[in-house]
Amino acid sequence: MNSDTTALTLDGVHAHYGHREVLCGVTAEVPHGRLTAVVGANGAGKSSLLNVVAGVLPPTAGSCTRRDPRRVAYVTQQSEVSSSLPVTVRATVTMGRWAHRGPWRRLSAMDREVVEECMARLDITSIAHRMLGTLSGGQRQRALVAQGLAQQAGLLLLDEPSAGLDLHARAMIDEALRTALAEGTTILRVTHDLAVARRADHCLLLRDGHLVAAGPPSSVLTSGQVAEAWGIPLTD
Ligand SMILES: Nc1ncnc2c1ncn2[C@@H]1O[C@H](COP(=O)(O)OP(=O)(O)OP(=O)(O)O)[C@@H](O)[C@H]1O
Repeated sequence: MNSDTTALTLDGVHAHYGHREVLCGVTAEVPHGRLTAVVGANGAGKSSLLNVVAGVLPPTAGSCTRRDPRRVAYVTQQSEVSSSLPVTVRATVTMGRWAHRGPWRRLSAMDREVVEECMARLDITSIAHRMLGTLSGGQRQRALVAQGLAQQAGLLLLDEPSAGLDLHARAMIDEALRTALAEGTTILRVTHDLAVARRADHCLLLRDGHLVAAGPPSSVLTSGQVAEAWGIPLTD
């Protein structure tokens, strides 16, 4: 991968929560304008990796360098906080425009257009007036993904965006992400769904804080590497 096509470089990244080391010398490149899937077992360090890229978790050693000066949007795993916020779906998606305009500023016609477009892409226009806390988990998750898209970021980080969603909602998210890719967004997506990972352009496989493989899904998600990463012995 040459530097023109690299959106992000991790170089020997170590990260800790207190004394616990959660990333152990991760060196990887993320291709520009492509979908990179981050996979691995529970606790492998996937969310920690996204936190480092988002700047939420500073590396204790090594570096994380972005080549794209455009902003980063981060859709974290659905939290209880989001469900208790007294805001409507439309207001939630509109918050995605704050990155451009600052909070509480008047929205431009273009801001409103982006908000409506992102809600349409996630099929949540009909629930735009509903309070976030009154929605099902899947509806709320779609609102949060729409908020991420509304930021029109150069780099979109998604932590298990389709966890717990039905087939229709999953397909909608995949389609919305395809559109964002076509518009030049680089996407880093944590997923437990190996079918999703196999459809990605690039794949990072983590185990116990170590990057054990990186590259096209066909070379990363081999039965041997999947068995090893999840600690499942091969039977054949
Ligand atoms: N805030 C925190 N404080 C302390 N330890 C943490 C914290 N967040 C995560 N960890 C620990 O860091 C390690 C990596 O966690 P991380 O959330 O990055 O894994 P993950 O691969 O995203 O897991 P999952 O698939 O379960 O979401 C785990 O051992 C976890 O217990």
